[in-house]
Order: sequence, then C-alpha cells, then structure tokens
Amino acid sequence: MSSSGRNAVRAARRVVVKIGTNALTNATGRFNRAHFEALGEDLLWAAQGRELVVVSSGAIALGVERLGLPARPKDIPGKQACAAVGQSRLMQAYEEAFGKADRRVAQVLLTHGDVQDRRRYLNVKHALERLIEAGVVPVINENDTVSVDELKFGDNDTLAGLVAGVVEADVLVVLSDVEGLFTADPRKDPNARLLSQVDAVTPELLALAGGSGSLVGTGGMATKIRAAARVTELGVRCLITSGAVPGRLRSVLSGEPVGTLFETSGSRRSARMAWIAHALKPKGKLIVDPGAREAVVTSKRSLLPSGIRLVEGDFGRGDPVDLVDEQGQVFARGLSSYDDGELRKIAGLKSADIESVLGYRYLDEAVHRDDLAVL
Ligand SMILES: Nc1ncnc2c1ncn2[C@@H]1O[C@H](COP(=O)(O)OP(=O)(O)O)[C@@H](O)[C@H]1O
Ligand SMILES: N[C@@H](CCC(=O)OP(=O)(O)O)C(=O)O
Repeated sequence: MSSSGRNAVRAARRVVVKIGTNALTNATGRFNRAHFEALGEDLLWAAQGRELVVVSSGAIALGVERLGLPARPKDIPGKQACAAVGQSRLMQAYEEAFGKADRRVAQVLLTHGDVQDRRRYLNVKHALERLIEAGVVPVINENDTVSVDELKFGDNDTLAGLVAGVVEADVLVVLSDVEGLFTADPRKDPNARLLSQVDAVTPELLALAGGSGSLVGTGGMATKIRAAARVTELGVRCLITSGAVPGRLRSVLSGEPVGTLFETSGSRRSARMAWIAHALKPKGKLIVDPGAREAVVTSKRSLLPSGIRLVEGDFGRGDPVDLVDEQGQVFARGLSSYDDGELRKIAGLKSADIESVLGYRYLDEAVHRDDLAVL
C-alpha cells in the first residue's frame, strides 16, 4: 500500500467532513449526546490549522426524537416537518461543540436547485469561501423542509461530494458507522474484509456496496462510493471511516492507516466540467448511434445532430441532457445547443441542413465539446 496518499491526507489544509445520521445516533435512532461530545472534540482538533467544512445529516432523526414520534415518517411532509424541528437542534449541538473553543459555525442549507444554475452555483461557492476566510466552520445540510423530489440531492454523501468540489477541498472524510468499505456489507457478512485503499472505482467495486443497513441512514455504501468516485476525479482524496469511534477523525487526519482511502485519479476534470457532470440533473436524453458515441468518447468531439437517433424529454437551449447509447447506457452529459423541439426536427440531419429545416442555425453542434462531459 502506498503511503503517499496518507501523507497527503495528513498535509491536507482544507477538509470537508461528512457526518452521517448513523454517526450521530444510537441503534434506536436517538441522538447520542455523549458520543457527539467526543466527535465535537475531534472536529475542534481538526479545525485547528485547517479549514474545515462540515456536512451534517441528522436533522430528520433529531426531529423524530424531539417530536416524540415512534419511527421515522415515510411520507414527505412528515420528513419535512421532522427536518425543520431537528435542524435547529442539530445546529444547537454544533454551536455548543465549537463554542467550547470560541469557534463560530454557520448553518448553510442547500437544495439541488442552488447548484443547477451556474450563477447560483458560484453564489454558493462565494458564500462558502467568505465563511472559510472568516474562520467560520460552515455546517451544511440539505434543506429537507423545502426540497422534495426532483429538487433533492437525496442523500448527504452526494451533497458532501458536491461541496468538496465547490470548495476545492484537499480531502473529503465521510464518517459513518462502519470502519470503511468492506468486501461485503459487514452487518450481513461476518467474513467481510476492510479495503484499506481504492485506486479506481470500478463497476465491480460498486457492486460490493449495499444500501443502508440501518433504519436511520439514507444512502448506504453505494452513495459513498459514488461520491468518492466523483471527488477523486477532481483531485480530492476521499476517506470513509467510522464516526462512532472517538479519535478516528484525528487518526485519519494524522495519516494513520485507518478507514478506506480513495486515491485521486490521474486525469482531472476542470471545475466547469465537474459541474456539468455532477451538479446538473438532466432534463432530457439524446439517444445516439455508435458512431456518435465513438466520436464523443474516444475522439473527444462534439455531438452533431447527424448522430442523434431519438430525443426524449422537455428541455430548452442550454439545458443539461444525457447522451445515451443504443444499449441505454448514459455515457456523457452536456448542455444542449437547441431545445427538444428543434432537436427532434434536425436529429439525423447534416449540420449543413439545419438552417433549411429550422430557418435559422445557432451552432453546427447539438452539444458542443466545451459543454460536454464524458462520464
Ligand atoms: N460493502 C460495504 N461496506 C461497508 N458498509 C456497507 C457495505 N454495504 C453496505 N453497507 C452498509 O452501509 C451502512 C452505512 O451507510 P448509511 O446507513 O447510509 O450510513 P450514514 O448515516 O453514515 O450515511 C453501513 O452501516 C453498512 O451496513
Ligand atoms: N438531510 C438528512 C439526511 C440525509 C442523509 O443522507 O442521511 P445519511 O445517510 O445518514 O447521511 C437529515 O439531515 O436528516
């Protein structure tokens, strides 16, 4: 195992720590105060000499407890109500933990809509940068009370991955209730083995990951691995480890070989390409022929209307669309140069024919290379 990655983690200046519901609650889903105190000490330690951003789950679980409900509600308004009640308790806990060393925290609640539009994405970035500059620890969560369905990130692993990209962190630490990524779900398989380092996220690796083994967690290991895959592409190392063991965060940030380290990948995406690939939710699909797939994936070319077989969805110019091959596999995401109605008319045609069919022409490309991220 290479130690360079661990050394880089030890040297990290800007760190995003994601704290899952499982790391904050006990087996019955109640807030574990004694445990949180230990975690708070670890976070304070981590914030010394580093720029720290926290992405914290727990609002719904704390709301369930505060409202005295027997279980986590399954309906959306029930979850929204719990999140509203629990979020203020959650912040109170962080205020107290960081207040011990007179450190300031700031509540930042995001919805997916806040990063869908490039201008709003940059607004989020600028606000976070200013907070960090001022020595404040942003404590970020999804705005569960107002975000439903298509507005949702859905789980905080995805949100934390996005935040790590937005603030250009050196490391993303994901604190859960397991020591890291195992060869199988350790709750179910006693022979499961911890993987200390992952150099590339392959489909086989994703297959190791099950959903959440608990009643309170949301994404399980799969969303954590996907988040790791996304951030490592951006040059951000990712570590998954247990938040249930006091001192784990310190060990990780001291470069000790605990948890699972996801190493950065060789090729890096630009911030804009990462935004296209990961921050956007597609509004439509362009099903393309094998030649067009080859041109986009292998030759790194634009998608021309001639390669489009079928257009699905309702989207405008500049909206995100998925590029899908004839087997149904999504292989790229980009911003469409035309709306769906226009693309339906020019699909399969040569660029030279666009003007005679539409009566005008914006670009020769349906999705320009500069607006296209291969996944
Ligand atoms: N291959 C695996 N390695 C480790 N944990 C796994 C794996 N597959 C599934 N899991 C489950 O993922 C859970 C952690 O995810 P989750 O419950 O969403 O927690 P969190 O609240 O920290 O996000 C673990 O408790 C474990 O049961
Ligand atoms: N935003 C939600 C948590 C969503 C989530 O992903 O939870 P988890 O899998 O515990 O990190 C909350 O605060 O309850």
